[in-house]
Order: sequence, then structure tokens, then C-alpha cells
Amino acid sequence: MSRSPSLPERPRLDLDPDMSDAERLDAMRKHYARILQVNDELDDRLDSAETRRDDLQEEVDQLKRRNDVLKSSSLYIASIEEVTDDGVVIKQHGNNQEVLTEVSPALEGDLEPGDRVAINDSFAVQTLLDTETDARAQAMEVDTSPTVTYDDIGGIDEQVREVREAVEDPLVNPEQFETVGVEPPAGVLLYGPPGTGKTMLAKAVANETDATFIKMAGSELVRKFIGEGSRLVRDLFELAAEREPAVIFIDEIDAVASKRTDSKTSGDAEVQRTMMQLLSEMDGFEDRGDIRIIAATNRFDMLDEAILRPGRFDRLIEVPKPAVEGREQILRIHTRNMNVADDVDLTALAEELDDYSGADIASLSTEAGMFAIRDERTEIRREDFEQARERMALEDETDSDAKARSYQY
Ligand SMILES: Nc1ncnc2c1ncn2[C@@H]1O[C@H](COP(=O)(O)OP(=O)(O)OP(=O)(O)O)[C@@H](O)[C@H]1O
Repeated sequence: MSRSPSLPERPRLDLDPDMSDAERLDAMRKHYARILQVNDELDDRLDSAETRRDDLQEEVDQLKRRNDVLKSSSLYIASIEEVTDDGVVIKQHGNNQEVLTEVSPALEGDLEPGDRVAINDSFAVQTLLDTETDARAQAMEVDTSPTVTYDDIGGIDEQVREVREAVEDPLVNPEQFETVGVEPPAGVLLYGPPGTGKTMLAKAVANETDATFIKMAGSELVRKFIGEGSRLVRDLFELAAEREPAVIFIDEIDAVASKRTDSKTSGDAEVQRTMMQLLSEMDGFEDRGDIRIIAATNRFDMLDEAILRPGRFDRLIEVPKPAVEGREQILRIHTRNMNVADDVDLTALAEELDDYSGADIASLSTEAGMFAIRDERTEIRREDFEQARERMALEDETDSDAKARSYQY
């Protein structure tokens, strides 16, 4: 450490008793001049000390900012390739870069080849990730032979027809498209309120074409770790290629494909990267064979237009809540295996179910059945449907009360 130069010596006034008045005055003038000089020197020192203090403060602020960035920065995913005496060899997901890195003492002895870990910017292993939480296994639902059929779907006949044309025909009859010389739609986007049958439609089309149904929720793609979302997208398309014919169904696509926000947080950047990966998979989709892709959203208004361009999700199908005839059809579908009493008029009931979605009608039917069971009856009566309706209205109210309450905070 450099030592600061010593302070200037304090001026002394030596007055001899034998001095004449003139000599005394002269000595005092010189002393005064010396004091002024020392004062100036001390002022200079003070100035430079202050400048140095400001510089140090600036350095402290910079370090604090850097520390904050480091604390809040995202982690990357890697796999342990090898455990050696000098540290562990990791392979970063996404770019496959291999690095020899040290392990923090807290994790020493805990790591084995094949483990998934989170690493920071300097490749230091931060956490061991549970293999149970393997993102792929969690994020994808694979159904090799879905059982939903078009007959199970009510009230949206026009939408069924459109989906069949856009997804089923190109899978079943690709030559027809070739002969006519038109490209089948690259991707189909189903949009509309929750519980209207969008997932059912995608499953039914997979069933009808003997395709594997692979579902991924958009919310699963928006993960905490950098590289994970885009990797999942790649895995999704790879899996579909292995299992073709396949129908890829991406639910809640708005989670990865919302209009760009202005904020530049790392989370947003990660969502962007995931969306870019999805777009690039779709752009390179032409030669992928028997794979069709369907996405769904309840928030059409939020979507980034980039995903709606030709060659991407270029067939938009609105799936609305059912009108009265549709509600009756759905009621009939959901009660067809139930023992419903003759006094139940499903046509009249359908008229009363204004604003019910298909999912609401399914719950209503089950709920009515439960009332009959509670009453130890084997037949479902009109009053069971009435009680079920009241109960659902009550639950709805509690739900919206809870929502209203939560908005207050
Ligand atoms: N049109 C319909 N016909 C028959 N049943 C329906 C219909 N729509 C919804 N249902 C019932 O509701 C359940 C949920 O529907 P589904 O998951 O297909 O809705 P969704 O539109 O995908 O909803 P979300 O947007 O919430 O994912 C279905 O399993 C089915 O029992």
C-alpha cells in the first residue's frame, strides 16, 4: 500500500528577546508568509484527497452494479461429461461447448457424469439439477394413439371441417396437393376462449390419421434457464421426426410468441430466443415429411405477427363458445353414457346455458351425475342438472370474488 506523503512541517516562530522591534516585525512577517504557504499546501492535499475519495466512491458504485448484474444474471444448463482430479468437464447445452471447470466446495463429491447442472457466466457449477425435473419429460405429453374422435366434439362442425382440410388431408392424401400444385398450410392456429375443444380437435385429427400426438405447453417452454426453451423446441421437432406421422400441438403459444415488449430483461430475451427457434424449425419444415403442427391460444390479440406469416401459422381457425344448438350437441355427447331420466329436456337445458363453454357443459353433466349418486339414485333427473347449475354459478361467483379481491392488492 502506498503511504501518503508526510504533512508539511508546522511553521515555528522563534523570537529572540534581544531582537529589535524592526527585526521582530520582519520575523513575524516571514512567519505569516510561511503559514500562508503551508495552508495552501494543505488545501491542495485536501483537494486531491477529495478527488481520490470521489474516484473510490465511483469504483465502489461500479462494483456494486457489477455485483447486482452477476447476482441477477441467468444461469445456463450443462451436463457433466467427466469428473477429474482437476475439476469437472461440462458440456453446455445449446452450443455443446466443452469446458473444464471447478466445482464449488458445497457440491464437491456430489457430481457424476450425466448430471444436469446450472452454470454461471464463468462456467462455475452453481447447482445440481434434479434429474426428476428433466424438462423434456415434464414438458411434453406424448400419446401414440389418442382416442378422441370427431364424434366426441360438438358444436364446432365448421372448425372440425377446416382442421381436417388443413391437417388431415395433407397427411392422408399428399399426392392430391402435389397434383393440384398447392402447398398445404404449414401450421394451424386455433384461437378462442378456454375449454372450447381446441385440444380435443388436435387429438382427434391425430387419432384419425394414426399419428402420434405430441403436446407441449407454451408455458413449459418459457423456462428459467437460458438455452432450455430453444432446446425443448428442437427436441419437440426431433421427437416428431422420430415418431412420424405426428401431430405437434403447442398449447398456450402466446407464452412464447407474444408481441415484443420494450423491456430488455434476460427473461424476455430468453422467450425471444425460444420463439426464434420455433420460427426457424417451422421455416425449415417443408421437407420434414408427415408432421403437422397445430397451436392454440386464448389470447390471439397478444400474438406477435411474425408467427402468423405465410409458411408459419398461416391457417387461423377461431373456435368460439358454442351457440345454442352446439350446446345441445355437447350436452348429448357428455350425457350419452349417462342414465338420464326422461323428464330431462336437453334442448330446453341448452337454451339456459348461455355463455357455457364445452368444458363447462362437461363439468355440468358430471356434477349432475354426482348429485344423483349422492342421493343414491341410478337415474339423473332434471333437478340434478338444476342443482349442478346453481353450484357452478356459485363457484363462478366465488372465483370472480377471489379474482376481484386479488386485484385489490
Ligand atoms: N366442443 C366440445 N365438444 C365436446 N366436449 C368439449 C368441447 N369443448 C370442450 N369440451 C370438453 O372440455 C374439455 C376440455 O376441452 P379442451 O381441452 O379441448 O379445451 P381447450 O379449448 O383446449 O381449452 P384450453 O384453452 O383451456 O386449453 C374436453 O375434454 C371436453 O370434455
